[in-house]
Amino acid sequence: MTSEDERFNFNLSLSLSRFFFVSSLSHGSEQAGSLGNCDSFFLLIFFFPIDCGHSVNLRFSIVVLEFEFSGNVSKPCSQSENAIAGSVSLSSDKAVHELLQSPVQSSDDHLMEFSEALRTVAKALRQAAEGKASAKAEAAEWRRKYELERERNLRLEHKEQLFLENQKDLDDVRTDNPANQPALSNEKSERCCAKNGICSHEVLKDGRSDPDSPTVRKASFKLSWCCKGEQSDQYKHDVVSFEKGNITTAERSSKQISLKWESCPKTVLILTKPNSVSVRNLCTEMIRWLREQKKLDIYVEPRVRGELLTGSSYFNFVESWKDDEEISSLHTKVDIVITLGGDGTVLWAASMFKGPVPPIVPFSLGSLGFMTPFYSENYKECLESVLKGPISITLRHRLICHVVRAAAKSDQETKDQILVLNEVTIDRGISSFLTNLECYCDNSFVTSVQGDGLILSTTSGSTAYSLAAGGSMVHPQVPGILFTPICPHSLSFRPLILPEYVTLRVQIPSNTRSPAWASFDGKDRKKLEPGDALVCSMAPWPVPTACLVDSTNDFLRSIHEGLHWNLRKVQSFDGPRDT
Ligand SMILES: NC(=O)c1ccc[n+]([C@@H]2O[C@H](COP(=O)([O-])OP(=O)(O)OC[C@H]3O[C@@H](n4cnc5c(N)ncnc54)[C@H](O)[C@@H]3O)[C@@H](O)[C@H]2O)c1
Ligand SMILES: Nc1ncnc2c1ncn2[C@@H]1O[C@H](COP(=O)(O)OP(=O)(O)OP(=O)(O)O)[C@@H](O)[C@H]1O
Repeated sequence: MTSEDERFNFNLSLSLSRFFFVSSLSHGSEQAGSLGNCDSFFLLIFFFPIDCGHSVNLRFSIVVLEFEFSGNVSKPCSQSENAIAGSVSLSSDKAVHELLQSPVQSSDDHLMEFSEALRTVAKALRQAAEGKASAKAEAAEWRRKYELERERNLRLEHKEQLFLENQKDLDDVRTDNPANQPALSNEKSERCCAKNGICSHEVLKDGRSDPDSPTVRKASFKLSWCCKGEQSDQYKHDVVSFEKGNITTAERSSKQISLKWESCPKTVLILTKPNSVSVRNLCTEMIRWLREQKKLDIYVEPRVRGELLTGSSYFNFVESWKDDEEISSLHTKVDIVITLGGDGTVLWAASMFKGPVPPIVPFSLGSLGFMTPFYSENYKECLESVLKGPISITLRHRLICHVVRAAAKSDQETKDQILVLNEVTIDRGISSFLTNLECYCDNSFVTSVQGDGLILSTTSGSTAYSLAAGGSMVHPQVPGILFTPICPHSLSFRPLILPEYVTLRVQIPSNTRSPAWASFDGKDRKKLEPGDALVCSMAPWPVPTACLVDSTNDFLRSIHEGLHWNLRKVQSFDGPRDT
């Protein structure tokens, strides 16, 4: 060691920081034994609070003592990030000597180990800080969106109120048949959806149209929740309330929903099962009656319009559409959809609406008819009462499904979304191998399905394919998603019912033996290759179907009459008895 080497200047830096990151422990050791190659070293002291305080920001502190050697090798001392550094200079040779006695070189291994541990701590701290920052940014973004949405709704509400007032005056002048006029409340407050019930512009507003211009042609209606004849104009989004520290059930979610017209329905869309003579005849008769007696505008499918015009030019007034774009705006024109067929025709009707769906009145001209409570024989009385209102409706939830291809970087990358009223099925298709499907619920692993496949069903679909695969029958007004395996090769795989707010992901493992197939309400089969996934959650647009009596009565009648549920001969009374 030269005399120059001995002229060390020590900077003793004291760094105090709650969150600081030591990226590397600077400790020159290329030439062991030569202090001249040692730039600096750290001494770290961890302070842990003994008791975890009730505070998110009291964690632990680290004190760093940083020793810098500045002799013939003079390099700047690296500053720790966020460090509050105080420097103490030690210039005496004695002090230098004493410090040099510390086993700097011999503790290389320990320091390396210590440095590794510190890196891990630093990484964890960095991740925590980054996570917090991104959560803050996300919260700010949501707040901004909420404010925008609230402002927009307030504006819309104001316009709608003005519009409804004008509309009432117009309706009063225009109405030529007062018997058909639904009871309109004089109360101004009843016209405002923000106060009581949900108004149709909230349910059926067109996302693409200008929110500031209310849809002029649509009849407006209001939904209210009632129970056993008792009518309540109150509706609650929250089933549970939390006031003054007490949790209470605020509203029963499964109350019967009632639809009351606020202005007369003017436009009807009629959808029919193809290739049926009885359906075609009924459709022709119904169109005449609706036009002549009810003065309604009528839409049908292009196929049906062609058939009608082939029969008679009288049906020239019947309207239709040319392309998908016109179909996508149908919900802004149509007040009621009438279906003539079986459950398949209701599914067909629902599939035409990729967003909000107008109320559907389903007439039974099929064999089973779970969702078709109206009898075609007395269609006039049924339609009279529907057009007059109020009517009980079942809000049937739908599932929104996305196929996420293996190549997609995120779930959002896939634009195509498919809405199902019954179910989405992922099965083995024509393959003779077992399907292997990895299922996740809100990113938690649920299970691996090894069998013929899996059905993700709505509660409306619970009486369809899911029932056949052993799933429970569920009242259609219950919000939930049924998770029903198809022929699982396991003794213990029972079906599940999950809450409506979850997102399910069915992943085809990349090492699977064969692809899987997804089908949507029994249609649109799509191949799922290894690595692809199907993501599914509750859709924001339910399908409102008119009830003959009410949701519960119609449901019980359909499982009794349609499936002969629990039909058994009653046991005779003559025989052994308990005494
Ligand atoms: N093994 C099965 O039970 C099985 C197999 C395939 C498809 N399906 C069902 O068929 C549906 C498609 O119906 P479709 O009419 O287009 O095809 P389809 O003509 O093959 O009819 C299938 C049967 O399912 C009945 N059905 C449909 N929806 C129902 C519901 N919600 N509740 C009770 N029964 C219902 C129909 O009335 C019909 O009898 C699919 O969504 C699926 O649920 C069932
Ligand atoms: N308007 C339509 N256009 C094209 N296909 C339709 C239409 N309506 C119904 N379908 C299809 O026709 C098929 C049969 O319809 P639907 O279920 O209504 O009659 P069904 O089989 O006689 O009745 P059920 O299912 O009660 O026995 C279904 O697959 C359905 O998707």
